[in-house]
Amino acid sequence: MAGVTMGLITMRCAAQYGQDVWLWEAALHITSSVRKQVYGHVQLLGLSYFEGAGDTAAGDTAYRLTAEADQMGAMVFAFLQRLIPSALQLVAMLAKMLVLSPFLSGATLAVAPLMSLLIARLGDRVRRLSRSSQDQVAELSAHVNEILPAMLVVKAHAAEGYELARFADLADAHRTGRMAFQRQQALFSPAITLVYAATVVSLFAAGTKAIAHGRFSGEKMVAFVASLVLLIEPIQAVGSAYNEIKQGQPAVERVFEILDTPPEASHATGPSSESDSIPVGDIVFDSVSFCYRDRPVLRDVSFRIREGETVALVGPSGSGKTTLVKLLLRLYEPDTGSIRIGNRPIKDIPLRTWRRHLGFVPQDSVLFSGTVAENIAYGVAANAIDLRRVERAARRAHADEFVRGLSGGYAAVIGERGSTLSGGQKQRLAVARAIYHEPTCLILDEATSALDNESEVLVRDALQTLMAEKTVIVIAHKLETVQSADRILFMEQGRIVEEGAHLELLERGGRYASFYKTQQTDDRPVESLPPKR
Ligand SMILES: Nc1ncnc2c1ncn2[C@@H]1O[C@H](COP(=O)(O)OP(=O)(O)OP(=O)(O)O)[C@@H](O)[C@H]1O
Repeated sequence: MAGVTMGLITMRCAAQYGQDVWLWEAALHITSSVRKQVYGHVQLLGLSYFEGAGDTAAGDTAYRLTAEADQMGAMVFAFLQRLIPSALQLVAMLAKMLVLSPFLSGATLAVAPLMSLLIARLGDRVRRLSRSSQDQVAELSAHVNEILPAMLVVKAHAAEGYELARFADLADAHRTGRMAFQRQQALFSPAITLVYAATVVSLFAAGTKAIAHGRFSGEKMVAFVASLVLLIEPIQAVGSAYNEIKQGQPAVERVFEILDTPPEASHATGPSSESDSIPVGDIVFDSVSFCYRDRPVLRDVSFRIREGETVALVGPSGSGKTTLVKLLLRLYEPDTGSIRIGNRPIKDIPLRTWRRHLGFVPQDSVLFSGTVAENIAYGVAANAIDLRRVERAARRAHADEFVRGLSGGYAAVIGERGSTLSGGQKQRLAVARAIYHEPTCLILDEATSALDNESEVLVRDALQTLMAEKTVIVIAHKLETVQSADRILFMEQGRIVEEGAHLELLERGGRYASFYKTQQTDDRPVESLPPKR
């Protein structure tokens, strides 16, 4: 008997181990595939999602994809490992009790609706409170994600205390919310036990009465009560697994909310073919207007940029230059009017194909942690990087020399966001990255930040060479760039108010001329100068 008992226990333990491993594998598989699917969807979302405020902040999305996706896995595990077996056990025990005494079983089952109502009510409140607590953690995560990368500014303003106070407010709000949730959850088990105990005590009373009147045997009563006592474990387990699922439900909702956000219009029809013909020809804006929410930013903008031309967008800050470029990159769609490439509406060119033919250098040169080569050949898998092409792009961007000076050269690892490089070096790498894929059109948002003279000359030289080869659209903040452009589009309050070459516009003596004159008596970049009133 001892041997058989040990054998059975060993089998049970082995089965338990196998079950847990298998179920975790299933739960983690589900988590991982949902996580990948949701991240894939995040990649297709429009820029407005990322530029939106509040719950779409990067930190919040990161929290949904990490901690909350994990919580979803734990919930799946609780469902498979505890809820299903306990529910089955409950059904089996009830069947056994029905066989022993239909009458007493009926009396026991009479409390089932009350128990179900209790569990449902408590579960609902747990879900609601868990959701608000989850929102608060996400807010905390978004806040930390915003502040930590900006520690330079925090420290430079000696704002550590201020930041601590802001964080403490959020942390306290979360503690209060979480406490309300935990209080509700703590109620779960005692409430179920209380209803259950009341049932057992009433049955005892009814059972002893039935025995006294000879309607029921003592042995049967003992067997029935024993079954009843055995019910407590599965009831508790069903209750707590249900509770855990309700607790995890908001995490699932929050993760799936991302999937409910519609992707960029042009991605909605599915991925584009890589082999689509290279778009060539003039870039034409025809009466394009655009609003950010209700705020008009571009008004009836029309122009043509000929193939190979270098056009400078100049104008006061906030006049809509970057927005115009965002429309060309199709990060936003015009509200009215149309954009054509050659004679083809831009909407007819698959988004991926179109963007592959553009090289974009943003004002803040964003680099990623990884090697220099990976940054230049961004978007290409590490094992598919063409090093000769990387070097050629770096040479044209005047970055080759400093890269060779780094320990490791092109294999040198640069810190997160390129924190180990100078501003000028980052900019030259950003230019190299923009030209790695040999774009047909280069779009530059010229940096206004004061690069040291040497870096500025190098960056400008690099750009001059490229301007001679490609269609270049540059948001120009510096006079040198403005003068070397074939044509200038001068913008004010979302409109192109003047258009022409530098000298031509000076002769005309209009808006641009006064803008330029103020610049000559002042060293500030063009864009920061006020327009003539
Ligand atoms: N994502 C956005 N959501 C709402 N409004 C925005 C957004 N981006 C820009 N704006 C607003 O649109 C207007 C035009 O901004 P834009 O960045 O195009 O100007 P800009 O001419 O490039 O300015 P700068 O030279 O200072 O970069 C500004 O008033 C700005 O506040």
